[in-house]
Amino acid sequence: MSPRVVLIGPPGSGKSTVGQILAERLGVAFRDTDTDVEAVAGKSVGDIFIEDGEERFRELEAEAVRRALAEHDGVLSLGGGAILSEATRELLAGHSVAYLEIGLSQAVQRVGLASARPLLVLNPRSQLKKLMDARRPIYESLAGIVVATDERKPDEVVDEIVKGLRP
Ligand SMILES: Nc1ncnc2c1ncn2[C@@H]1O[C@H](COP(=O)(O)OP(=O)(O)OP(=O)(O)O)[C@@H](O)[C@H]1O
Ligand SMILES: O=C(O)C1=C[C@@H](O)[C@@H](O)[C@H](O)C1
Ligand SMILES: [Mg+2]
Repeated sequence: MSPRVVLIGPPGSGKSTVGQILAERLGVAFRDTDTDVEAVAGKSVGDIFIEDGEERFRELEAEAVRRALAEHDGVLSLGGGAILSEATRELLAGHSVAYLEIGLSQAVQRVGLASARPLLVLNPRSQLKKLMDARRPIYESLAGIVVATDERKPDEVVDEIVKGLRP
């Protein structure tokens, strides 16, 4: 069993929003590894970062991704930083992966300046820029489909992903 498509990209690129619409369009289930991690830990991503630290979150995340890649056959959205794990990158090699691209100014607008995202609490714009610059080559190296999302509504992003999917 393998997901129909795995969505990757930085915070605000629309993995969760687009993923749900895409799953409906394809008539398959939607799954989000941030939600899976929260279910296992019994607390929010923000609380895991505060109480247990980012390293523990990344361990839980890598395990959630491994499980979802093996169990889920619908649309799977990963947390923005899931691709930082080497084990996850290796696992993704055999999957249909779509990278949702976004520019810095749109990303800042979408995540909001008072962000609930734990990595972006202090100075979201500069944190996002650093994170996006460091991860861009990784997202690109893993993706079979790349979709620019800046000038597109979620529905239009879904159209582009569907065009790129193997029949
Ligand atoms: N193509 C789009 N156009 C306009 N707004 C969008 C688009 N995609 C997502 N959004 C909005 O941007 C915000 C962030 O989207 P979303 O939560 O789906 O991002 P994400 O990639 O899942 O982020 P994270 O990595 O933090 O989980 C939401 O308010 C969503 O409605
Ligand atoms: O980009 C990231 O590193 C993150 C993105 C979110 O999806 C969450 O997984 C968490 O806030 C970390
Ligand atoms: Mg999300």
